[in-house]
Amino acid sequence: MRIIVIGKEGQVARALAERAPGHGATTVLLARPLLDLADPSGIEDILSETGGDVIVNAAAYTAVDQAEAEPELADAINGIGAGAVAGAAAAMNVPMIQLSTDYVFDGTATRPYREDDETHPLGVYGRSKLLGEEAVAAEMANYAILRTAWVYSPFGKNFVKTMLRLARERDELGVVADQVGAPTSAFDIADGVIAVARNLIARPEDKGLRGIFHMTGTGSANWAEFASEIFAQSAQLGGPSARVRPIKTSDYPTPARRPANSQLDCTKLARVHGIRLPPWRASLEPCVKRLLDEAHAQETHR
Ligand SMILES: NC(=O)C1=CN([C@@H]2O[C@H](COP(=O)(O)OP(=O)(O)OC[C@H]3O[C@@H](n4cnc5c(N)ncnc54)[C@H](OP(=O)(O)O)[C@@H]3O)[C@@H](O)[C@H]2O)C=CC1
Ligand SMILES: Cc1cn([C@H]2C[C@H](O)[C@@H](COP(=O)(O)OP(=O)(O)O[C@H]3O[C@@H](C)C(=O)[C@@H](O)[C@H]3O)O2)c(=O)[nH]c1=O
Ligand SMILES: [Mg+2]
Repeated sequence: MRIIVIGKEGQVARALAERAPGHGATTVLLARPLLDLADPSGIEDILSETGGDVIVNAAAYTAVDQAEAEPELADAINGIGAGAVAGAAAAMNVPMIQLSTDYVFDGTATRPYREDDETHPLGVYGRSKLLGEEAVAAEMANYAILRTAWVYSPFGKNFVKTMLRLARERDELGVVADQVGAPTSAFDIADGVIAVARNLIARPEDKGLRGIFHMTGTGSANWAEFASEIFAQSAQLGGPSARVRPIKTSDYPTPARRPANSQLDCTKLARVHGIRLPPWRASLEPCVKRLLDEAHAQETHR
């Protein structure tokens, strides 16, 4: 299986590149300036020249707060750009996997969100990702939209890296405790994406495998609990840690509003695709270890 990945340096793109060989798959990573989602004109040519069995769009405008000041750019990349990729996939007659987010919901539900629950994004980023879902579905039917959440990895920018960095500078951190979700390893997403891709390719006529699916780590936590677990694991390995002071969202003002309940019900993915991601704490461990090893190697190198 040859997987065309849009994105190169992003968390999920890099995890896909690392994981694919172990699944007997190869990846071709396409990124700016060659492929720019904000400039859809050349996308179809580049994708069809590249050629592959499936297209995974792992690129997006993901700066949640910054998006509030750049709504047109977020919509262009996450909405129109995703639709252009789907148009190319349709022309190439290959399936497309689109990553989406818990932030399409407003977080007022009193249970984990299911795929057909009503969407209502609170901010520009979530709205632009919802536009992307709609744009993909408008182009063709041969897609899986995988909504995930709270992604972390040794790569790029994410909450785990932020917490470890701040712990080197401070003894105590205030972290919001009234937003609950499921931390999700980019490596687990990569494994899930590859398994979904295999299913789509193996059963081209199976409509049940297509559509929207929720895919997050198993279990749940609020951000303060997530931070505490990061520090517990880091301390265990001799890395930095800090005391976590649970605070309210109102004590941590940000440009974008975030859902209070980000939990996604992942039973459809398990039932239909036979995929269930590991418990989030188990997947966090190798990530924390790798980050500490990398930091240590850098210090030794200096
Ligand atoms: N991070 C998270 O917590 C979550 C992410 N998701 C979704 O998962 C997917 C992957 O996220 P993640 O790996 O964390 O993302 P990252 O922010 O780590 O990476 C995003 C990638 O998109 C690329 N990109 C941005 N703009 C463009 C553009 N105009 N044209 C081409 N490429 C572009 C960036 O390239 P460059 O390196 O050049 O900037 C970057 O490599 C996204 O769809 C995201 O919305 C869903 C839920 C949670
Ligand atoms: C750094 C920091 C953050 N926070 C809060 C702010 C926020 O509510 C929460 C997480 O902060 P972040 O900026 O990492 O979160 P954010 O960028 O909103 O993460 C989101 O990214 C997009 C791409 C998604 O799709 C979502 O699933 C989600 O992962 O923690 C604190 O309370 N204290 C702190 O010291
Ligand atoms: Mg962020």
